[in-house]
Amino acid sequence: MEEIIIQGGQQLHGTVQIDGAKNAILPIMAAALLAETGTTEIDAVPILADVFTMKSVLSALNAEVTFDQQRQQLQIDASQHLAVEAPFELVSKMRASIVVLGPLLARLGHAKVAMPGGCAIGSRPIDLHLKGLRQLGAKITQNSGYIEAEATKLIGADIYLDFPSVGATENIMLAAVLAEGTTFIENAAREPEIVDLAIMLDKMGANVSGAGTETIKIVGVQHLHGVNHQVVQDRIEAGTFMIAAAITHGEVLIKDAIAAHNRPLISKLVEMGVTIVENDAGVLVKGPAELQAANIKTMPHPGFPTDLQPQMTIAQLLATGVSVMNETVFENRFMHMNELRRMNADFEIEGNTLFLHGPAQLKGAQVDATDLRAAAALVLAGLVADGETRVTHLQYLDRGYYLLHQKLSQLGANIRRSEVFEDGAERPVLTAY
Ligand SMILES: CC(=O)N[C@H]1[C@@H](OP(=O)(O)OP(=O)(O)OC[C@H]2O[C@@H](n3ccc(=O)[nH]c3=O)[C@H](O)[C@@H]2O)O[C@H](CO)[C@@H](O)[C@@H]1O
Ligand SMILES: C=C(OP(=O)(O)O)C(=O)O
Repeated sequence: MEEIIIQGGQQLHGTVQIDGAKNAILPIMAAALLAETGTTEIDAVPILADVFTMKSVLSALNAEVTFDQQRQQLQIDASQHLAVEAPFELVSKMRASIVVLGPLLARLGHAKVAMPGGCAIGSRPIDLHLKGLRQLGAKITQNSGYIEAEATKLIGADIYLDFPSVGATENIMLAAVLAEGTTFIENAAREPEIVDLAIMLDKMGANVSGAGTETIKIVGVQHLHGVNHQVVQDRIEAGTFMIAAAITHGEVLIKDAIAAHNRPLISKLVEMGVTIVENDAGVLVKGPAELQAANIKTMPHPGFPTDLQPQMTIAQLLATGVSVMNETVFENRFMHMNELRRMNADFEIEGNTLFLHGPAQLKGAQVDATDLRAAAALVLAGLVADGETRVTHLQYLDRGYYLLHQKLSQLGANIRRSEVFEDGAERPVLTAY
């Protein structure tokens, strides 16, 4: 079994380089299916399990995909005849594969995609994706675990989302770019990854405006072509390192970090006593001698991101006083807390609200990751705990962080990733793939 093993207590110092965003590359790979001519070349591709899963989904759909890991570059040629069906074995591995529904429907007039299951952090229905595609004229049926969408022609529509769902906004954008006429998505998601997708689509020949605001306008075009695109930096990975610097009393430059993408996190860290310097090189984070308690509520962007909630609870646990964390986006995203209790954390959960009593003196323990950001939170806890922490179930971590342990080690953490055998012997793991 692979484990990340940490001896807590080291301050982090230095500069860290952040990879391209997982939540941007996945819809961008789906967008490449829309290019009837040319090859799509994507740079700054993060080397993540989810990228390999999406690569398999695109290959199953007959696109030609090559991934040069050395150069972190993907080449996708979708000019040939595509298949309509994204199989269950792949879709069930990763919810985000549902975003191939929109482009397949737009390109082929027919798509069959396995229904993504619920997952640990919440039930995650896709009703808003389907409602939007229906409004564009698709006939949608659900049979034997598959969603089938058909349309002889998609027609632009005014679509209001009950909630600014990231995936629904993306799926609708990816279908509406080839629809006849104009589509407005109101109460659209405003995340930076939506903006990155719109930039990519416009380069492909689409006409998308308003991404990053609550109304996105899409004027349909007849044809899209392959382009070159560089994926935006991962604000969640950047934020994870900002928290790591803050809790270890460290001083870390998050190279080229886009402060505007992490405004809600930066503002909370400042409230907790962290010094933040924004300059041309990126964002410099200096942890204080003592963190102060702060109350946080997760919200769709530009609110505090749910994907930084588990990591931020570590800073709250270490802060002096009682901090509150209110999770409003997913209904089951406090699973890391049970593991933290074994590390001496003091807290209560009431519904979707967490009360954290600090400052905690965390103690090293063996802890199991339950999902991607829980894994990151447990690694952060290990950095500040007394003694040794061992984090297992690293397949979750590999969905969203490439070589987190190596980056932390370069900043001075005492951390390693090893395959640990039954007799306790260890073999170092240098790369995840
Ligand atoms: C690959 C990717 O980009 N993943 C991100 C994306 O997920 P994802 O796109 O799945 O997240 P959504 O914004 O769609 O979901 C947010 C909330 O809306 C609900 N909902 C969503 C769609 C729908 O049709 N009906 C519905 O009720 C969900 O159950 C959830 O409670 O945004 C989330 C919220 O910022 C992030 O945590 C994920 O990291
Ligand atoms: C919840 C997340 O991702 P996904 O939507 O891919 O499960 C995440 O990145 O924290």
